[in-house]
Amino acid sequence: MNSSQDTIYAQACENISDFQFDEKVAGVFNDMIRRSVPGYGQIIQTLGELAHKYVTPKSHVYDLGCSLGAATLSIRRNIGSRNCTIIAVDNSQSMIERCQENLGAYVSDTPVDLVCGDIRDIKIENASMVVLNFTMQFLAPNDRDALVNKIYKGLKPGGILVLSEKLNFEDSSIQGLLDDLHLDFKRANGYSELEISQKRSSLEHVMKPDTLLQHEMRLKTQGFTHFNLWFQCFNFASMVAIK
Ligand SMILES: C[S@@+](CC[C@H](N)C(=O)[O-])C[C@H]1O[C@@H](n2cnc3c(N)ncnc32)[C@H](O)[C@@H]1O
Ligand SMILES: O=C(O)C(=O)C[C@]1(C(=O)O)C=C[C@@H](O)C=C1
Repeated sequence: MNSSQDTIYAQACENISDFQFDEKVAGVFNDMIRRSVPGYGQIIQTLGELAHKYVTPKSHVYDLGCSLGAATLSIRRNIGSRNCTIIAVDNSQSMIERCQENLGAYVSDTPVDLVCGDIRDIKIENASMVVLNFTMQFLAPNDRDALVNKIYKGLKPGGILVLSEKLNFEDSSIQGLLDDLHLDFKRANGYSELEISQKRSSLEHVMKPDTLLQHEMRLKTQGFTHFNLWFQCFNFASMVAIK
């Protein structure tokens, strides 16, 4: 997947506007997410492995907040000949256009319905796998229970939800430590102090992480009986919940 280098926050800006998944971000997103989220590549690869294990014949797979299609591509590579459909949804037109190009670069017998729309509005049915890879943190906190409820109802018995998120921590010492380690990860990937602080300001009102306990409580309240973390690096994690 080609992408230009992310230099969006490299120049000092007087008024930092709220982060948006617009044309500028879509054009550098592959580079941005790999340099910002520790373990992103590992998570994308594992989504393919989970798909191989959990996706059942003639079922639907949902990639909610699909961006450029990295998760969809990984899943599609691993579920050949099962007569499934992947429904990939994003409400950013710029992401959807690039996603379409990325999907078109590979041959596959699994169709992808690419939907430009809000994940709160789409129907979920006959699903054996649902992926929310760093998307729920951008949804208004009050809308999260209803989304998980809809996913639970749309999953077949034995179906899997994979939920990857940045986490918050109740313990301020742990929050500080894991935040620092994340900032060091960004520095090691070439982001300057200016880029780091300007991006942090732009995300402040837009990205609202929950704690691990909040996620666990929400998933269990909405019906999931099996829940665990399968991956964590610093303050980024990926969880699984099975119906
Ligand atoms: C951090 S990115 C997801 C990365 C992607 N899942 C991946 O694995 O590469 C979050 C995406 O969710 C989308 N998004 C945020 N809120 C949304 C909503 N309510 N409905 C649909 N898409 C949404 C954004 O446009 C953005 O592309
Ligand atoms: O916390 C950060 O600095 C991030 O950049 C995180 C994060 C994410 O978790 O989705 C935020 C926005 C971009 O989508 C890429 C990464």
